[in-house]
Amino acid sequence: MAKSIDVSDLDIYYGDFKAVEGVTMSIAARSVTALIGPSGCGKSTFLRSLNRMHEVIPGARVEGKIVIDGQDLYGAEVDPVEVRRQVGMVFQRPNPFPTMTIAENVLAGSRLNAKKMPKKTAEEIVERSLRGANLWTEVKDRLNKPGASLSGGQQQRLCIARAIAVEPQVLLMDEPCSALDPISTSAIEDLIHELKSDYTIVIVTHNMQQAARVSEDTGFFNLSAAGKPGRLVEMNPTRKIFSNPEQPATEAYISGRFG
Ligand SMILES: Nc1ncnc2c1ncn2[C@@H]1O[C@H](COP(=O)(O)OP(=O)(O)OP(=O)(O)O)[C@@H](O)[C@H]1O
Repeated sequence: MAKSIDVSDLDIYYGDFKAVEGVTMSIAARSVTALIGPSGCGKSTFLRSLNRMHEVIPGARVEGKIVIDGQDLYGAEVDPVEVRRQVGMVFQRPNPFPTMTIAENVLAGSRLNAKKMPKKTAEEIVERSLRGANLWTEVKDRLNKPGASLSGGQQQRLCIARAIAVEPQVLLMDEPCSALDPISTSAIEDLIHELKSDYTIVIVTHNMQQAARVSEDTGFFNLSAAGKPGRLVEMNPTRKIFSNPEQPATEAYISGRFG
C-alpha cells in the first residue's frame, strides 16, 4: 500500500514567483521523512505539490517531475482528485467538519468516493480508522457527538482518522502538532511511529526535536536570500543531519544559529 516518491528537478511557482527551485529527493516507502527549514523556504509549498493541492491556487504550477511508485503524478492522464485520495493530508490546525458527528467526519472522504455505502461497511471503516488513529477507546461511546466536541489533540487524531479512512498510500502532515499541547503532541508522535508500518509519511515540522524523534530521513530547505526561491540544501538520514550534517547551512540551522 505504501509508496515511494521520487522528485526530480522540481520548481514550484505562484504565478511569476518561483517559490521553490530544483528539488531532487527520494522518499522511501514505509518511512517518515521530515522537512525542516526557516519560515518561507517553501516546505508547505513543496508538501502540497506532492498531492497536487498546490495547483488549486490560481496561477500556481510546478515544473519538473514527481513519480509515485512508478507513476508520473503530473501525467496528462492522472486525475488530481484521485491523487488527493491516494496522498492524504493532515493540516496544522485540526479541521474536523464542525457540524458533522465524529463518525461522519471519519467517513467524509469515503462517502465522497462511494456515495452509497452499506451501514456495516461504514461502521467498519469508522472503527478501523479511529483505532488506527488511536482514538477509538476515547470516542467509541460518543460517535454521534459533533467533531468539534473533542479536545484539540483528539480533533487532530480525528483528522488523521479521516485521512486514513480512504486508505491512502502516502500521508502528508503539515506541522500537525503545532497547535497541540505536549501530551497531545506525544500521542500524535506515537501514532506516526505506528502508521509508518503502513504508510509513507512526509511531515513538515518547525520542531527539530520532533523531526529527530519521528523521522528516518530529514530534508533541510533554505533560502539563499529573501525573495529567492527555497532550495533543498541537504537530505540525509535524520541521525546524520542532527549529528554530522554535510552542509554548513544545515549545521547553522540545527544548532539554532539562524532560522
Ligand atoms: N498562496 C500563495 N500565493 C503566493 N505566494 C505564496 C502563497 N503561499 C506561499 N507563498 C510564498 O511561497 C513561499 C514559500 O511559502 P511556504 O508557506 O511554502 O513556506 P514554509 O517554509 O512552509 O513557511 P512556514 O515555515 O512559515 O510555514 C513564501 O515566499 C510565501 O510567501
